[in-house]
Amino acid sequence: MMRTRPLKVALLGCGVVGSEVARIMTTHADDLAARIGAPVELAGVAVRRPGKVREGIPAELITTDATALVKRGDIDVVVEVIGGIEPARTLITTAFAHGASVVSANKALLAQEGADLHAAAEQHGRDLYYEAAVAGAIPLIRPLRESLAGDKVNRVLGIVNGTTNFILDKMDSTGAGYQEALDEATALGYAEADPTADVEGFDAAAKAAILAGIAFHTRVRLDDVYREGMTEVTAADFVSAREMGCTIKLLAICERAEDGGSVTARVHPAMIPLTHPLASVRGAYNAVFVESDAAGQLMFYGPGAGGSPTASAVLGDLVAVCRNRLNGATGPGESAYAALPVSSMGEVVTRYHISLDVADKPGVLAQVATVFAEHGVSIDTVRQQGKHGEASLVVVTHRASDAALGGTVEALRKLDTVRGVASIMRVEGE
Ligand SMILES: NC(=O)C1=CN([C@@H]2O[C@H](COP(=O)(O)OP(=O)(O)OC[C@H]3O[C@@H](n4cnc5c(N)ncnc54)[C@H](OP(=O)(O)O)[C@@H]3O)[C@@H](O)[C@H]2O)C=CC1
Ligand SMILES: N[C@@H](CC=O)C(=O)O
Repeated sequence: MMRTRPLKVALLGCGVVGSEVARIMTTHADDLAARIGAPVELAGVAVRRPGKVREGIPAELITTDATALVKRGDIDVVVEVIGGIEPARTLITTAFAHGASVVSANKALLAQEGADLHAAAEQHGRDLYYEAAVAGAIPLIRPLRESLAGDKVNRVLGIVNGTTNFILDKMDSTGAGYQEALDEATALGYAEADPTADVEGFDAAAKAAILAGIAFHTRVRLDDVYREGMTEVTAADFVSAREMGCTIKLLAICERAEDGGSVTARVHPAMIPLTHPLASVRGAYNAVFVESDAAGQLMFYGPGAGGSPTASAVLGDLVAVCRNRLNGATGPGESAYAALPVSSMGEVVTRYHISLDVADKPGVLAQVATVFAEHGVSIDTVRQQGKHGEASLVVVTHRASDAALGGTVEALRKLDTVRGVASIMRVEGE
């Protein structure tokens, strides 16, 4: 039976995502009410600039006092789509203390403060849901937390940042310059308020921390995630990748060690074979591979950024949280019981594509090969191209640890025949 008293929702932020949340809440009001079992009412919208025209939102709902809104005491659900650490963190904890559950899309905050926020939600008997925080519209948090709760996840490998996938795809397929592609991604609403978070890999690292924590039932913080951005990827890297039958993607990779005793989480650009399904993920789309003991390989694919796709995930959480409230229940909280240590990047084992600028003279190849051998890094292929006394040497290794590769590169730099290390790229997904 439908309850007549509406559930009250406070919307914090009305930008790219928030404006779409408000639009769908209004246009799908009847469907949402039917699915929840009670009408949902937008009770207030907190923004920074009250004078800005916000289509479809009654002016009397707009406020710049987000704190007063979450403290009202009659709010059932707070939807936080402001972003950043503060004031979002304080607003969320204040919301719990005043009886509201929270839906958030804020990966930066969840990666840094997730444990404390979960604890605050639990203390007040309220929900904290954040499906939209990882991979936009793609259902990923709930499948990992609930559908795969009886399985053992060993690896999560994915493209989780729409902006950088959009840029890399443009660079690869149209030869567009980096800045031109970034400007387009920003205009389309994919990029963070500060796009450095996207291109330097912080956004993907935050998502990797959240995914690893949920997938492995442990606690992984942003600082635990090894991170390299994609600003150094050049047109020449794409040429090298093509020669290998690969393309380049910014990947988030979370792995459980073979003995199960530790985990790693990392974000960096990587070459990936054109035959791998992740290679054909275009534009701002995201895709995530999950490998588990019983299910085997699962792939999740869809729009990873943008107002409307992200709002879809926020609305899904809103429905779930409202249903919980009507039932007097809460959904699953944090399940970080495993307390697995997070190993350093040095222990990660993968293949490498290394491009060296060398002197074009006899014996260079042997000298370089000796350095690899001395550091226990086995070479798969070597290709040398040279003219006028200068040459480039491309070495592709078999699987080696990051620590061993680091030592190799340090020793290579000391050779007087090696003029420079043009690029080092990991090769994944084989
Ligand atoms: N854009 C995307 O594709 C995705 C975004 N997200 C996440 O969603 C969240 C929101 O992103 P997005 O909508 O793109 O961001 P925007 O920058 O477009 O919107 C932010 C909103 O928050 C408001 N705001 C900022 N500071 C305050 C404050 N102190 N008090 C009240 N309101 C404030 C802004 O007000 P005003 O309008 O007045 O400036 C604006 O309405 C972020 O956490 C982001 O990481 C997650 C997945 C995808
Ligand atoms: N800036 C992010 C938005 C979604 O999380 C991205 O580009 O993926």
